[in-house]
Amino acid sequence: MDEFFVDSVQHSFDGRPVLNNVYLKCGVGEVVGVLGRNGCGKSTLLKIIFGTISPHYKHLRIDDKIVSKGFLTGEFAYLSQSFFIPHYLKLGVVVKLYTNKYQNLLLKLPVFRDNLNEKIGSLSGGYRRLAETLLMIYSDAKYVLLDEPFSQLSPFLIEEIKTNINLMLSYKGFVITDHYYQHVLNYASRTILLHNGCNYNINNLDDLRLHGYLPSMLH
Ligand SMILES: Nc1ncnc2c1ncn2[C@@H]1O[C@H](COP(=O)(O)OP(=O)(O)OP(=O)(O)O)[C@@H](O)[C@H]1O
Repeated sequence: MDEFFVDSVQHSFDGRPVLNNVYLKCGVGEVVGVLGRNGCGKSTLLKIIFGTISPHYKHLRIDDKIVSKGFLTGEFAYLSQSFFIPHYLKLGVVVKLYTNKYQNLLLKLPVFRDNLNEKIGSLSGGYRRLAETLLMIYSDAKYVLLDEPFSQLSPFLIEEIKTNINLMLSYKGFVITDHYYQHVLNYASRTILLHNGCNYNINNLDDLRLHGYLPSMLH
């Protein structure tokens, strides 16, 4: 079965509960959206799946195998909220470091094709974010966890990210957190909301109002 799931996720920081019995599933061909107010634990959940936070409890299965940390399997890529590739590396070098199987596809995209000799730090903030996101989308990983891939990006670049995810969707599953809730809701195959440490299935804006993510007067 080409999917991963994590359930019974429980985690506290300094005795303060953040996640309490959270469940998330994502299969190849799916984009799963994760919404939630600031500080509700979206990044924590992605880091727990990836393996850089060890929670108090979780049960993680990838393709029917129980695993302790996602990154140890080589099947996960994780885009953090902040820039993570050293600014002095040239795009031509970065492509070789982060991609293999899908490298040729990535090299056809203008931000890489036209800037191979440029340092990634010389790109504008939005294009640097786009480049890092595309590197995760075209990595070898089967499951790609994207923490706020749309923030800082103009509508044109947001569409470029969606287009490239669509191109890889038959090979991969994607989990996306973002505060651009309309983009997430309209684009994801399924969306969950993290609230009070638990997860709720979300189908429309009314569900987001019901669980207090949206003020009741906002459309
Ligand atoms: N290393 C840490 N030590 C202590 N508390 C932490 C740590 N990391 C996160 N937290 C706390 O855990 C809670 C969840 O943080 P997290 O970054 O997962 O939220 P988020 O939903 O991703 O928020 P945002 O939408 O603002 O990015 C917050 O209250 C945060 O302050």
